[in-house]
Amino acid sequence: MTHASDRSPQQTREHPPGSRPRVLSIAGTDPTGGAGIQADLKSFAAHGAYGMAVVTAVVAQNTHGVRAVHLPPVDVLVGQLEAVSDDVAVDAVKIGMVASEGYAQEIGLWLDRVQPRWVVLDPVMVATSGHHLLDPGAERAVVDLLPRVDLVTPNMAELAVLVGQETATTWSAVLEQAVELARRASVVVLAKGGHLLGPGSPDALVTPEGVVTEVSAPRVQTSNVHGTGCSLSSALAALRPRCDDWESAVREAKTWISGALEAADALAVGSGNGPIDHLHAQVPV
Ligand SMILES: Nc1ncnc2c1ncn2[C@@H]1O[C@H](COP(=O)(O)OP(=O)(O)O)[C@@H](O)[C@H]1O
Ligand SMILES: Cc1ncc(COP(=O)(O)OP(=O)(O)O)c(N)n1
Repeated sequence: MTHASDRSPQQTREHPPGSRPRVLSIAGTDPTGGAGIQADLKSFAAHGAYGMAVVTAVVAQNTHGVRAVHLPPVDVLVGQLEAVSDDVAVDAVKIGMVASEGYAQEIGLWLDRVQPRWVVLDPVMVATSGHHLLDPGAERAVVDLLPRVDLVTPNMAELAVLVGQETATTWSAVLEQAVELARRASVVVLAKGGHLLGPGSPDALVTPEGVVTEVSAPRVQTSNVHGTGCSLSSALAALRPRCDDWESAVREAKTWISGALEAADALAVGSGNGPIDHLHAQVPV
């Protein structure tokens, strides 16, 4: 563990003009590179940010599902967080798989101390494969983090957990739950309709005052959707320092994720539900 006397002075807080936003992911791992920290770093790079990462959980998973989750001792998490913030001025943070109640508490204390300008929380609870990534105590602790975040990006199942209701089955019911969460937690919510059936893929930005801005795209016909939530929330953390508001960041990120989904089949990674192509806009296959 680092002691106060060992610490070098942190960089000045302001993100110097002409430099890349310094963006930190606090999340679990995916050794196949489709979700978690590995996806976050690709997403940061695709949006021109300087990416950093603190590991919450070492996850044995692939395109078929999660096999095992290993949680390092909580002081290992705190040590990583402090090593970054004692040195680097963090412009934006993306929080993914929080993994335990103790981790959520430490992440909350760290956010209070460091006060990053923008914090995006992807309240990862259940993988698309159906595997529960958090125990019930950790799910409650994620709710306690909400007052410290600027934007929360739940999928339909996660939104239902956060408002304590059943998972919505229609887009209008999703919007009602998002309005309720935004009001109750006083946070901006990006509700995602990726798991709806139908020709569209609607998302909606909802403010605590109840203003709803829908951002939709056509549904891409692919089963390679592993890591879409991780990649979208990281794109938002990377884009926000360069955008005027969340709406413009969401519009840009939504166009990007649609392109990444359209290019996903050509990646041919794994024999299950494969990853999206984070680099579709940069490097042709
Ligand atoms: N088949 C698809 N076509 C177009 N957009 C999609 C598709 N699946 C997911 N998305 C988009 O990907 C983003 C992540 O959403 P979602 O898959 O619901 O999150 P999560 O990965 O957290 O479950 C959202 O913008 C959603 O609308
Ligand atoms: C380590 C880790 N974090 C998050 C997820 C879930 O990622 P998500 O983007 O919601 O994509 P799916 O797995 O649901 O397709 C994960 N699998 N691993």
